[in-house]
Amino acid sequence: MSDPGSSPRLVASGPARVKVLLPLPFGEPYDYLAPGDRVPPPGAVVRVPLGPREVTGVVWDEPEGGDAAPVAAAKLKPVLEILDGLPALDDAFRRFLTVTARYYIRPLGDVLSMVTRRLGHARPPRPVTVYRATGETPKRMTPARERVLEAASGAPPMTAKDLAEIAGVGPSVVKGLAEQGALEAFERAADPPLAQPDPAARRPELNPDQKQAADALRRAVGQGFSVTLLEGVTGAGKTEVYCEAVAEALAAGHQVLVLLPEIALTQQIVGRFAERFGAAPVQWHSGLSDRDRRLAYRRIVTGEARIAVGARSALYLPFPDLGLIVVDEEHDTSYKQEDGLHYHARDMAVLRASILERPAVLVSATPSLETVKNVRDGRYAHVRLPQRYGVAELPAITLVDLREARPPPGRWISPPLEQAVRESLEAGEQALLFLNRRGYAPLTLCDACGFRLQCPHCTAWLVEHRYLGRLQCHHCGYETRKPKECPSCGAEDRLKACGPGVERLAEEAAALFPEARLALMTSDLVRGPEQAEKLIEAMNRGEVDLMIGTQIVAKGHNFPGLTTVGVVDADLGLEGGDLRAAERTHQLLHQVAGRAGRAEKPGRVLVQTHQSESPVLQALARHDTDAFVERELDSRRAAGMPPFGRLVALVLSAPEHAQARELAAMLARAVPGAGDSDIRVLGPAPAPIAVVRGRHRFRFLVSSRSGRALQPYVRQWLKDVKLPAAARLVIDVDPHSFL
Ligand SMILES: Nc1ncnc2c1ncn2[C@@H]1O[C@H](COP(=O)(O)OP(=O)(O)OP(=O)(O)O)[C@@H](O)[C@H]1O
Ligand SMILES: [Zn+2]
Repeated sequence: MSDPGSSPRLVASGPARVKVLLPLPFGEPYDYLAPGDRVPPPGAVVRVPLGPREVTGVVWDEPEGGDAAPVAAAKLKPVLEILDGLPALDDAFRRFLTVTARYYIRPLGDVLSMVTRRLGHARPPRPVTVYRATGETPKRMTPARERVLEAASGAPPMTAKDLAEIAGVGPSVVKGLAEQGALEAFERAADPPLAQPDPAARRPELNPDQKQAADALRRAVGQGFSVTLLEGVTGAGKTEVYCEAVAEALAAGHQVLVLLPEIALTQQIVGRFAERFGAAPVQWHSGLSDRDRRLAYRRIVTGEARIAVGARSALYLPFPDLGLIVVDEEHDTSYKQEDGLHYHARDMAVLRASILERPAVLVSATPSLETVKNVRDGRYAHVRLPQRYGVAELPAITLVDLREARPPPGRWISPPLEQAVRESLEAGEQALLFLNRRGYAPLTLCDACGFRLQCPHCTAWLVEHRYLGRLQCHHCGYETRKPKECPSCGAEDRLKACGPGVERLAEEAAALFPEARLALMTSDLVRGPEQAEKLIEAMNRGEVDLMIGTQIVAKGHNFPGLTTVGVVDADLGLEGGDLRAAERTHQLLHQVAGRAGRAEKPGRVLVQTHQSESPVLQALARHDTDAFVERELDSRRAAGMPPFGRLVALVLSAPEHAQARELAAMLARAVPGAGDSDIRVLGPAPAPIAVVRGRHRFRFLVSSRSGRALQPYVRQWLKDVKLPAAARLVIDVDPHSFL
């Protein structure tokens, strides 16, 4: 910036120019003229004209390298309004959005739109009028008036409606008393005040390992940017330990964000935080009502919320003073967003912390290989909790080879698993059967003609959900009733369920253990965190003997009475065969197994498989996470795959197959010569799920063995590519899905 005295811009008369970034797929801010005499600073939220429309945008910084050819001032339109009531986006937050856009190869305006669509939540609701008793008596007293005054005296101020309801009168009685001076009306903010957490409310006694870990995390708070991996076996007390870092950041007056992978987990964590800090944290997730979401938003952006617990999208909220970010279960795949902006919340949490110059803590029993590599490369600090807290021991894990211990035909519980569940039920303990497959059966086919029920819009089978009475596509959400006749040959009552889903497993378990009280926990049956919490509490109170569930029961829950865990099909995750199949399977099974034996009674885990020799399962059975990690790192290194190499996936789709194929070929012709052998482009190939929502899909995979950043290469490739409006190109940097 030049000295204002010599700045020709200020000498020139007329309004100043401002750059405004719009929440539209543009990469750069546009020029506008400042309104009247005020020049809104970068970060201010403004309304501007765009063609015939009005758009809310954000005043942005000068693009790096300056403007190539400034638009003539005469052509510029003025900013319509500066929206002072909405939260401004500070320098660090704007930088965070800028780097996010660059990393994920997305127009900056697209990234901004994730933020601007919520900005309106910041407007407080209209204040409400409330009444309190003044002590005066009205000129004329009636029984109704007496009742109202009785209700109002000694009580906190109330609305006319509430007062009238308590007193059992009409609201006009309240108004009449106010006119006579017996009640006093005043305005109160509609948002109820928020109870504040106390960092010292209930400090637990930490054991020596925990204390050491907590000290390390506490020290990191207040020392600028750092990333620490808190690794510890399931039940080691990782939550208790990272709460110490949370307390430290709170005591220093900062806000804290704790990211969780699954809303089913939030209620449990909210309860634990409420106990630890004497006040519940503010929650942010998709299960909130519109009203609660707006309230949470205001509390976060004003800084009133000191602790926020949230799903990945909480990361893109404009916290005014974030002092610490914790990513719990950092390995969890649900941190990767798979639509819109394909970002990874763990990676972006680290980015946000680095821009803020504040610490991040990543927490896991089975850290992702990306994080393990960062620890080994010395970029992240590492703190370990090697043992379960208290007397609890890690459960014994047995592999049940289904080639020997076969379940009866059409059944999925093998004799040894049946025996184990029976024993634990007879001992008055709880058991859990885990099958990571929603619905009744993954496939329905006609046993007269072999016809398979398929989604009309996707390359996918329809999954029967018997409780909902529906067949569902798990890719697009298409639903239909199960037909009575085969749509192909017309045969009646010949459509048969093939393979197990949890609902079918529950049917089998109910037949085997008729006395047991069963509960089924899956994301489609459990709607919202409150329902999940009800089930979890029922389990904790011992009202459930046998829990059956998908991965939502696997994570983080603490069921003290649970001693036996059965993994019904450990091979499921290994089938996918993508880059992370083994890693995901190991993490998930480790998590499920970790639910068993968390209190005094020892736990045991039976893992059913057709591949008992698989190294993943062998390592799991020995609780040897390190051995698994070593092996897996070696094979990734040898293959030049992440976390050593890098990948970017591109998915091109169009409504017509021929068009999609042609456009993919056109894209292939635009692939720049790499000039070296490190960067490779595979494809185009029809995607494994070739059609989704009626769109035909072709995939490219760009890779670099060396780990060099691929973004410049992809940007170069796509620079001059023009696609018709019907086509869509999704860029997925660091892809997790290869379907
Ligand atoms: N120092 C402590 N004092 C009292 N209770 C503790 C302490 N440490 C851990 N616990 C208890 O032990 C149980 C397991 O702790 P916690 O849930 O924090 O473990 P975790 O490592 O986060 O487990 P997971 O990885 O399975 O989620 C909890 O009930 C917790 O309250
Ligand atoms: Zn579908």
